[in-house]
Amino acid sequence: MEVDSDADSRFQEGTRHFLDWFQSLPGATFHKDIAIEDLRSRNAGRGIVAQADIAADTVLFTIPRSSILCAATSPLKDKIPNIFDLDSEEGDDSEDEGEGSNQNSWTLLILILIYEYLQGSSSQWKSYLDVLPSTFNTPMFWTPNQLSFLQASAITSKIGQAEAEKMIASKILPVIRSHPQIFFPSSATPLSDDQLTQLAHRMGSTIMSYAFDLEQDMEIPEQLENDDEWEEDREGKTMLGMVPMADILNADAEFNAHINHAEDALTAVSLRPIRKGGEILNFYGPLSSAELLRRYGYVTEKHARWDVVELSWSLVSSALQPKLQVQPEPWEKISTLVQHNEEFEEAFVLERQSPDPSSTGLLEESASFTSLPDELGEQFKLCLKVCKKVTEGRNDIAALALNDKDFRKKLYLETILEAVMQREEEYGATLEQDDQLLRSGLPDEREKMAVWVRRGEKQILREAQVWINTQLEELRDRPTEQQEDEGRAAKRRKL
Ligand SMILES: C[S@@+](CC[C@H](N)C(=O)[O-])C[C@H]1O[C@@H](n2cnc3c(N)ncnc32)[C@H](O)[C@@H]1O
Repeated sequence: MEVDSDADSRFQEGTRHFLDWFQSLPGATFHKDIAIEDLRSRNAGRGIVAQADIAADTVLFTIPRSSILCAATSPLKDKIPNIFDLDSEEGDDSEDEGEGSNQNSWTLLILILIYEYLQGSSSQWKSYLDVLPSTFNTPMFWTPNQLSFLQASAITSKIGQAEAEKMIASKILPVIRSHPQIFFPSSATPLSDDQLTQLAHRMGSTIMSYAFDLEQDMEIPEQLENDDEWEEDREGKTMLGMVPMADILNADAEFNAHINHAEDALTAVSLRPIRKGGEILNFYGPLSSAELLRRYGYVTEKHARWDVVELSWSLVSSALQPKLQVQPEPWEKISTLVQHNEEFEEAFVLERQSPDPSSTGLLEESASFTSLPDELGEQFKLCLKVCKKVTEGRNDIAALALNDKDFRKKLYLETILEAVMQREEEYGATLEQDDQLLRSGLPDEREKMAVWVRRGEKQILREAQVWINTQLEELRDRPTEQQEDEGRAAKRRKL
């Protein structure tokens, strides 16, 4: 108990120091009617809550650009200037020694954060660093048992643990090891490679869930205003940065505040009236539950409208083969030829049509499943063509499908329906079982989030099945091409 209350008072003290530090920054403002609150009871860490009714378009707080921790403000720039010369594309983690530093904006910010962290109380950002997290709920930190709760969700292949280890070993450790006197002040004990790797993981995860893309708002010279190349160049220069206070805002799919990027400062502004006691919420983008979990380590009900599920081509192909009545050997050849097509896709994303939130942060239109991906239809048609070719035109079903639009559509819908049902089987638990689990209340928060993610994916599969069945019914009720021709002929005879 005593330990808990100690941790509690450290938490509150951290908040107080951070707010004092923030308010002392030249140019910073913090509205009198908002406060940083402890929202740990609902697993939301710190958040900002209105203490009185707030009108729309109110500036909630102002963050001077000079207080943002990024490549432009880091003292490391004077100490190791060459690492600031970014040579890679965003997200490129190749190890090629290019002309630049071999860093990208992501790895550079990790180095910047590690440097500040190791400076301890001499860091200008100490009070801010103290309120950043040291543990995370993102799947990167889950146990194998917790991960198993995600079942067949495609998120399991996107966690990126191995890639992160490789990036840290090739881009982070070498820089720190070559400049020990810069990273480790004389008062500090140097860290082992293992400890540094842990620290880099921590900073990488912090960036993933806290950093902002900083629009640079550079003046565009008039003569270049309509020049696409200049635009691209400018986009390439987006800088990642840690923005104190803006990152204390939690977020949801319905939100009431927005961060505006101006030349000297960033401002948080209310998008609509906020009632006393209401949490001030930002928006992280139209992310699926799986993506929200992967990047931020939480899920919300409202984000489920953007849930997606991946359908592999191999499931579609397995459902199609018996329908086309092709033997395994020629089918192997057909599959290889399809895969050699330069636009071949291994998997397709099934999703709802889900309109964005309104300009005031409200979800005004519902989301619904209205179509299969066009690329899936294209690849299906290509497969029929290849089948016809490989079987030298002797495959009557493929030939008929290629010539008769309705027949092809029916074959397509029936094949995808089967593949979608197979996809659902891959999860190992049904949607109803997931609902039951969620209702009964899982004790482990991570397991609960995993069930929420996989349940959302199954829900899309169910909606896809309903939509496909409706399409098939419409097709059955519609006159065939032949009936339409006969109808037209009869009309002509009548005339
Ligand atoms: C930018 S921070 C927001 C501030 C954070 N709550 C804190 O205490 O530092 C993003 C993190 O906050 C948490 N978070 C944000 N929005 C949330 C929400 N609606 N519900 C629960 N947690 C949320 C997640 O852990 C996420 O990774």
